[in-house]
Amino acid sequence: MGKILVLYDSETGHTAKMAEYVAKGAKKFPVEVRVKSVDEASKEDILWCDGVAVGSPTHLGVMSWKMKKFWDDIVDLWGTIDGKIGCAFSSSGGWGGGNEVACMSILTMLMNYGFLVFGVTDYTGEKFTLHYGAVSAGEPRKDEEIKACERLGERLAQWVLIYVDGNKEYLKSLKGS
Ligand SMILES: Cc1cc2nc3c(=O)[nH]c(=O)nc-3n(C[C@H](O)[C@H](O)[C@H](O)COP(=O)(O)O)c2cc1C
Repeated sequence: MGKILVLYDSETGHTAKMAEYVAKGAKKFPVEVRVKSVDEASKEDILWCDGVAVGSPTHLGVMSWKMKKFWDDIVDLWGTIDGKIGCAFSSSGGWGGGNEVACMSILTMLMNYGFLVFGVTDYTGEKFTLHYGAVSAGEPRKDEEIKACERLGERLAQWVLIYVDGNKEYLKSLKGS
């Protein structure tokens, strides 16, 4: 069974809330899901997972130092964990505050580790989407914001099922889901 890690940092709880919804989305599929804060996660969690959703508050337009340090500290794994599937989510103080740029900083880092990263083309509300990952200003409250987090988790589970479990059935549910 595919294994999914939702790894997040959160100072005031907003990204933690997003992580809950991402995990909820992933759990709609037959995968195992672990949700861990960066303070409790370890190298073993990274080795364990097939797919990871990495969430961070937007700090000066990029991921938090704690999230970056977590990945810096396990750099001895670099070159040995290629091919895991990765995606990003971020909470900023406001729209336009850089949450997508923060997602890109996470995706850049995951790519450096050799992960297969993805965005999502779906709209979860009018003029609301998650092309570079799920984003929120503060904690997700509106339906489309909550759905975007859930959709990220759903899509991560689907990609893991397709590429890791070899279950092509899930390709059908990717379009227009
Ligand atoms: C050091 C620091 C830098 C921040 N930089 C930004 C920023 O660049 N853009 C922004 O919109 N919000 C910024 N914020 C606000 C947080 O991104 C925002 O409050 C977020 O919702 C916090 O998420 P959390 O509750 O998961 O910690 C910053 C906050 C801190 C503490």
